Amino acid sequence: MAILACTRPPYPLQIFEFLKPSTALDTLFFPQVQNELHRMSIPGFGGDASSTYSDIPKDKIELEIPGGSEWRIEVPHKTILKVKVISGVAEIFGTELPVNIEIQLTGVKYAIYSPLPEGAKLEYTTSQNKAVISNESEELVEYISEESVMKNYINLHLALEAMRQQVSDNNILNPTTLKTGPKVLIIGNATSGKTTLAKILSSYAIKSDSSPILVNLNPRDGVFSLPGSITATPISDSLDIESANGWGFTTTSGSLYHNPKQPIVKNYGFSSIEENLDLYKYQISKLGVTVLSRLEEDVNVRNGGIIIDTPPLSIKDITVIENIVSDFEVNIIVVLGNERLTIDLKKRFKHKASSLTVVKVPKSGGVADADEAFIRRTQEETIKEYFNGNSKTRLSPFKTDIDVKDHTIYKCVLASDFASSLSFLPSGDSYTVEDDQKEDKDKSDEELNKYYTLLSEPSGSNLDNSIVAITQLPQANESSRELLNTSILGYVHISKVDDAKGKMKILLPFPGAFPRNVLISTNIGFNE
Ligand SMILES: Nc1ncnc2c1ncn2[C@@H]1O[C@H](COP(=O)(O)OP(=O)(O)OP(=O)(O)O)[C@@H](O)[C@H]1O
Repeated sequence: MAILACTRPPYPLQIFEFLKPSTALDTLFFPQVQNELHRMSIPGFGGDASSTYSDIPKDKIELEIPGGSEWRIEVPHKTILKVKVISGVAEIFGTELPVNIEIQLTGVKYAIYSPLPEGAKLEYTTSQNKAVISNESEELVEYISEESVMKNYINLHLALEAMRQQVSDNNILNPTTLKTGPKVLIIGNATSGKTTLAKILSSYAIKSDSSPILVNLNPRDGVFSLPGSITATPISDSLDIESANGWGFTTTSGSLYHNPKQPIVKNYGFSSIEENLDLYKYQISKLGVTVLSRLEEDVNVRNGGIIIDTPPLSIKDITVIENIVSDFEVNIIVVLGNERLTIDLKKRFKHKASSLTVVKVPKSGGVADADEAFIRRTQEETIKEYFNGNSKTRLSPFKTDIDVKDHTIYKCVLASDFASSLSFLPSGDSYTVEDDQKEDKDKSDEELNKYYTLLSEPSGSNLDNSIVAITQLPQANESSRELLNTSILGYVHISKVDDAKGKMKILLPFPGAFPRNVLISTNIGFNE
């Protein structure tokens, strides 16, 4: 393995120009290296010429995407788009589509990009998605755009890959002074394409045999987990573009079509970071600690580095940005299409200029606005898929009744509900463990009150139709500090609490005995 890593062809030296903050990324273009990237084999797909789908409808439409262009599609949840590559190379945000195998997309806004000069031929059909009752007015929107910014993103990937290669070589030659791959933070306004860039960089990293950790700090999305969580997931094989939010399944779901991913999950409990910013920052710091120690453990992951997706952040959120930079030891900030923010960040991080590079990449003109209804619908589909799977991957969720009295249940606290004692409590970033154990206990009790409150009377009124996190913490061992620091085993859905019988009706993603661990009820509602 080690020798193989050393013999990978080095990328052109000019790529290291990228490391100079003044370099315009657009000037770095290495068509040959880019083309090689796209002529590699597709992980996760067979590419069998005999299609597994024989019932291709007659109303299929053929389409040719010229090389370097992208076919932009907005598929409402009420519509299923079936699309098949007939020839050429086509990819969705870095994940290559198999030739002659139909894929099925619904409720997505995607671009199918043709990276090679010869272009790609596709055929597609649309049909109604009967699994969804929808009042969406929009129909399928589709058009070909020649203004793809994928080349800029590929250049960014190549620059990161060159750094990984350097790190990998160093780690083989100097095992006593191990280095870590690039730790990239993606920042930008709302709908600037941050998540899309995270997907592109992750997918290309896999193609180049790298395994970065993908960190999702946008609790609205639920990446390899449910909305309300922030996660870190080592990415070692392709993403599942057909899944609800285009990421894929986890090991919680069992053996699957695509290799499932194993995320580290911290519960935040809300969709928006404003709802309890201190809890959010606290969980980021804890996730940072876990991720950095994960990098220490595994050489492949260490070489791969980190790719961090974020919620919309501006210079007003500089404390959050500074926290992320220090918690994850970020050394590259990529700003999406916002010159002012790039300059402001360069100024703010001037003192770190030798170890932190801020670069701007263009925002894609294809990034599509999503209204609240679309976002909520995508969250619902993500939750449904977590328990039930999708048309390709059926899961076997497990319904059972459990006694309310057997479980300790906390609830995430809304910052606005926690008024009086806010002023003297520490914020997540300034937290340090005190030597004095008593003081530490008092401090963690105070912090806990700020973040979670014990549900002294769990009932239908506070638990019906809610998503509840199962912590890794056994009930018997719970302490404020441990509860604050625990990760999440998985999520369950409580559909109904029978107050008279003291029973909760729950849905688990997998069959088995319900663990007697501490539960945390989130603010994420869901109606089966
Ligand atoms: N080139 C493109 N063509 C078509 N759709 C695109 C393109 N790039 C991104 N999108 C879509 O636009 C939507 C918004 O993009 P994305 O989620 O990456 O933005 P974001 O900055 O992460 O958003 P938010 O601020 O809401 O987290 C997504 O549905 C994404 O799939």
